[in-house]
Amino acid sequence: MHYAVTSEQMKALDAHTIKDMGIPSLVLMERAALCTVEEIREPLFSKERILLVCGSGNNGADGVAMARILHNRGVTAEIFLVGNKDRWTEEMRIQIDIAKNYRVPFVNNPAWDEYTTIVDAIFGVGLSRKVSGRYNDVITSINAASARVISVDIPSGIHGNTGEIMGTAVRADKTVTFAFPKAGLYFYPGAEYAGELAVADIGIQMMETGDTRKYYSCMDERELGLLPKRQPSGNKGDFGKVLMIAGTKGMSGAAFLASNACLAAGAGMVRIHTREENRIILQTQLPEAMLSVYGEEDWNPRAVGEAVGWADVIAIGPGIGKDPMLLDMIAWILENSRKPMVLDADCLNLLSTQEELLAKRSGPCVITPHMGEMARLLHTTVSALKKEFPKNVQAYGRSKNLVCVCKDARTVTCLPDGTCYLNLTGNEGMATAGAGDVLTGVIAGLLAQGLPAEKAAPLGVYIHGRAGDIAKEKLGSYSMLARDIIRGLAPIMRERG
Ligand SMILES: NC(=O)C1=CN([C@@H]2O[C@H](COP(=O)(O)OP(=O)(O)OC[C@H]3O[C@@H](n4cnc5c(N)ncnc54)[C@H](O)[C@@H]3O)[C@@H](O)[C@H]2O)[C@@H](O)CC1
Ligand SMILES: Nc1ncnc2c1ncn2[C@@H]1O[C@H](COP(=O)(O)OP(=O)(O)O)[C@@H](O)[C@H]1O
Ligand SMILES: [K+]
Repeated sequence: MHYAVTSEQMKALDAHTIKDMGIPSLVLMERAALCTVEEIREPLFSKERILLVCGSGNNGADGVAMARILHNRGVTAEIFLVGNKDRWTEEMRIQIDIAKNYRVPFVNNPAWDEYTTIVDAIFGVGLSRKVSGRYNDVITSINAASARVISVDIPSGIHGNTGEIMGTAVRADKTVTFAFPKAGLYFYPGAEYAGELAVADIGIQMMETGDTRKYYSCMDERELGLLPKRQPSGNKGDFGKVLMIAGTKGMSGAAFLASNACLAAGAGMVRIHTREENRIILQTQLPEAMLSVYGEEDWNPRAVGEAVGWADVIAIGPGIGKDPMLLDMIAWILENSRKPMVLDADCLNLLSTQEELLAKRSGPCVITPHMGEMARLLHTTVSALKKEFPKNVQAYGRSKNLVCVCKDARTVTCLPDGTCYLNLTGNEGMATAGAGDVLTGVIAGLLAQGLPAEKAAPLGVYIHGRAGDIAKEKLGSYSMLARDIIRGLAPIMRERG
């Protein structure tokens, strides 16, 4: 696991290191400059002729320090100052004086195409408004130049918290970020603009007394260790029984994918509760699953009660449809069962019309809305959701005391205590019908094996994305299907040993 931070959090960590720990700002800057210079190397970058484009803040000061280090190593490195002299920070003033002492060359009108590498040191985490005027022109010239581009800390013009383009932004081949990845380097489009990402340790640590819950938590392969070890003596009952309420008429595929994924994620048993029209299809497609059905007229409380009683975990939603009678069934289950639940898709759309029902449950609960479903739950639009993202998702998870997995190209998982996981696995090939059903199955499968909702949800998202990455490697992002994501689960989960 590692943490990603916002610009404000990074500034607080910088200030803490300088003021409380006593490492002078210029020492941090020298380390930042040295680390970034080391990243300018073949095969991506040539040191034949380098232009350092520097703003007036400390990001610009990093660039000036880099120019001096490169110049002193015999590299042709020229400084182009874009910032206003009146706005120079104290560090910038000092770096300019030092650079002048070493006779580092300055240029006023760079011939953009004569450089092999351009260092983008215009704005870092201090970007505070939309880029315009002269800055806009300079960024356009950088993007049009034939040189390779390396960005210092973050591509100039990318918002450090959201990854959005603030008017214009530098498209980098590589970004060297200091101490911790900024969230804007992980969210799109920032992630794309950053190019290859390197994180440089410049001597800034997380505050020892600080509460890490305020940072984004990012899982990596080490978290596969959270998967419960499969006991050699175990029987299928030990690995959990999942009731999968899924699939209306004509939507058996969602029930199939979610149930198949659930078994492939290690659940001991799955029982699909579905519309009677799906009986033969599902029993043929997935003989490993048990099956019970309901008809058009009404749901049967006795049959559902029996199935709920049998299960250790209940998943509701994939392909279930929006028939209002289902809302009664869902309400009954929420009120009468304390078992861990995963609620997805149309189950969430139905609940968005009667939200008080969510408050009636008392057991652990994971919801897995995509951005559209999340917006519906919040009674807002997707664009309004994005503006306050992920604060609004965190607030929802807290207020409803549930784990909220908000699915997107970068899925976030917010826990009731406010912890926010940002997932870095997965790819554009997963934008294919049924990929979300697979995720529901994976999370239910992990819950069934005894993982608490707070771990099963972020780990399920991480594993699902890695499985998608395997599918893309094999089949490419155009042709991979949701079922290929299920096939990708085995190699990932096998890593746990
Ligand atoms: N000691 C420290 O604090 C360290 C800072 N470091 C560097 O310092 C950077 C942060 O420095 P600063 O806080 O000085 O901020 P920046 O250098 O990122 O930018 C702030 C400057 O740009 C101006 N500005 C912001 N948005 C603008 C816009 N849209 N149009 C025109 N001007 C705009 C601000 O008025 C200010 O002058 C980091 O990203 C990192 O590169 C590193 O050297 C590590 C140590
Ligand atoms: N560009 C992408 N990068 C990474 N993951 C993606 C991308 N597009 C979609 N996904 C993932 O694929 C899944 C799609 O789920 P969903 O939108 O519910 O689709 P469906 O309803 O068709 O199953 C989510 O887990 C989402 O995070
Ligand atoms: K920059």
